[in-house]
Amino acid sequence: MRIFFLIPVLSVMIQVSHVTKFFDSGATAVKDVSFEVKEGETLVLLGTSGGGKTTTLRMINRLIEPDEGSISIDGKDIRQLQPTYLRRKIGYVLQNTGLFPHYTVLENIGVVPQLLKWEKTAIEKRSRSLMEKLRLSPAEYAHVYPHQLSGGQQQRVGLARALAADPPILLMDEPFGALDPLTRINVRQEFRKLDELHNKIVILVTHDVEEAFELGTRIGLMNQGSMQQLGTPKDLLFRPANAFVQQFLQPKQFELELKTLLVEDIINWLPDTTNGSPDLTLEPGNSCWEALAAGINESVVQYNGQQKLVNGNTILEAIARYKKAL
Ligand SMILES: Nc1ncnc2c1ncn2[C@@H]1O[C@H](COP(=O)(O)OP(=O)(O)OP(=O)(O)O)[C@@H](O)[C@H]1O
Repeated sequence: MRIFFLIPVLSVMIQVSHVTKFFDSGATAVKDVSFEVKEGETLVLLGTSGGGKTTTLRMINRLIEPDEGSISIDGKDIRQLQPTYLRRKIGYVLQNTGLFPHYTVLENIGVVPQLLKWEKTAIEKRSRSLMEKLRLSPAEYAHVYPHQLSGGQQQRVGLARALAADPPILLMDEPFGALDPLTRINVRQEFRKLDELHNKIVILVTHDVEEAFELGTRIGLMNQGSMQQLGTPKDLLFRPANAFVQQFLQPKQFELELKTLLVEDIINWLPDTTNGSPDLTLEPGNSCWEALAAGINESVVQYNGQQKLVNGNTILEAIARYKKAL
């Protein structure tokens, strides 16, 4: 008789439980913060300056120790874990990249695999492959030094370095903060498309609201050390937990609603039409923002055999009715 064992598929998880951090200055940087993040999620920590985002992030890789509460990875308290284990598990990207100025690009990317004692040829192969994925030609840039790169290129090297040992967790502190607005948008879009990030846990700190809504599967909004709300972008926009959340988002509320809501979210409130042929560039999975850009005149979108009329007026009316129905 054969006995089959069911081997559970273990997914990576971070649990932050009732964590508090005081500093000597008297500031309570983080007050009783708890959350969980699972494999495949991008949690964005958003908020005002001094809100406790960086301190929270740095407690996860033990650069800062909490005074109260605990943090665990895959059910193991991080205080019990060896530094090499944490290094293998967690990649860290900083705003100013933290690249070593006297190391070439290739050497910078290979730092962690080298600490983990990978074979030299494996390190080089992995580093070159990451450079290609991040659109940095190895032929051109492998042997140059960080100061010979633009800010956007340095940021890509910083990201490649954090990804080199393929850690399941990526912590990012204002990773796009030092870039000019246009480069920032481009690097951010490339970041979203990176297949290397699938199935990882990403925790990203920013005070850029748009960035948070673009990248976060969930957003944790912090103020003065406290988590004001942790939820999906839709939760924060349409079910704000308190007046702070509402006021924080208010200046961008309209734009964020258009970018967060997909055409399929409001499909029931869009009018049917029999006129016109479907706009091939517009899909139900496009955001309302994209639909507005596409449908400045009029577009027809097909959904479950129905044809819906999409233009500025129909979108705005449908959003208003969507919000009423919540
Ligand atoms: N090493 C430290 N020593 C003393 N106080 C600190 C230290 N690090 C942070 N703080 C204080 O803790 C609070 C939270 O800081 P933290 O850097 O976590 O905030 P933040 O939300 O990341 O802010 P920012 O967006 O400005 O980077 C602030 O009041 C800050 O002054």
